[in-house]
Amino acid sequence: MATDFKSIPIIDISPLVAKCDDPKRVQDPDVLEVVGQLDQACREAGFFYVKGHGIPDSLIKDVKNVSHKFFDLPYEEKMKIKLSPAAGYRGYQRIGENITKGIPDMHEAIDCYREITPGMYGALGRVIEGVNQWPHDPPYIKVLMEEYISFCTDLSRKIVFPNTNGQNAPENDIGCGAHTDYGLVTLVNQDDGITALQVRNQSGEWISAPPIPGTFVCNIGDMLKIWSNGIYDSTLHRVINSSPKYRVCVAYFYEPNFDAAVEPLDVCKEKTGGIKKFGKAVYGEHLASKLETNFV
Ligand SMILES: N=C(N)NCCCC[C@H](N)C(=O)O
Ligand SMILES: O=C(O)CCC(=O)C(=O)O
Ligand SMILES: [Fe+2]
Repeated sequence: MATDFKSIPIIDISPLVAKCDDPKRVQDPDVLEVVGQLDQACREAGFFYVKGHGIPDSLIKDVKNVSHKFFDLPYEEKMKIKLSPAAGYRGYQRIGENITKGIPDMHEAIDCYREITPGMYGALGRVIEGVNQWPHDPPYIKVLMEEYISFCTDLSRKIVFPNTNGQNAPENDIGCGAHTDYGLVTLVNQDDGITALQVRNQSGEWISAPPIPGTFVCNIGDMLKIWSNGIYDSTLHRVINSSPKYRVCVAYFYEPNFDAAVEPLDVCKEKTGGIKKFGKAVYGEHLASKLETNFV
């Protein structure tokens, strides 16, 4: 359970980024300071901003610009890469297609995942088999996004691994209803100038996470809650864009492998009274259950 946090901390992770390949990093005081800050943020809010992350600012801007270009296209053009169960839930979803707690979300999106060849994970993987559906227009979107994904994967590894040691709006303005994310950690790259993402604290207040240039908003997913035996929680969040402007968010989800069996780590169990609070979860089953109910 998140605490009664009123704001979301900003953490400069540059020491961690600089020393990530140094075998002696675990003794480095600057690295330990960052790890301590991450640990505290994960316990208190499950949400934090990171700066000093090393991903080029130009790339962070370019992926948002190319997303605006795609979503500006006519509906018929976007539907050429329509998401479907047969496409492994990859591709374009129209406004109102994704459902959260029974209510259609007022957002449109392109979803993509690591590509899964037929049979790669046997029966377990069937729901997610497929290749990503990239727009044909703008043509450079695939290369740009793949470069971005590769940077985000490296950054998420750096963040996760040391650590495991509003205002009311009408219903149709809810871009995305209250939910937790499914994996380990999410990196949110949102448009400047619009405050829409909100995070729920223990008292049930919604705390805004406005865009801060040069940072990512990071939040914990359901699998990190299990690994940490509940020391960290996956915090509820939602998106309400009350501004008249169209907003894009390029969200990167760092997740376990599809066939990974996730259970509380011994080191975390010891810190929480020796009792395992969660059973084993196969990540692919968790993801599949979400995908199969998100688009009914
Ligand atoms: N582009 C995507 N897929 N992001 C939005 C996820 C929305 C939450 C989901 N309906 C749930 O209830 O978990
Ligand atoms: O739009 C945002 O800022 C966050 C979106 C989100 O929570 C999600 O896609 O899981
Ligand atoms: Fe989310």
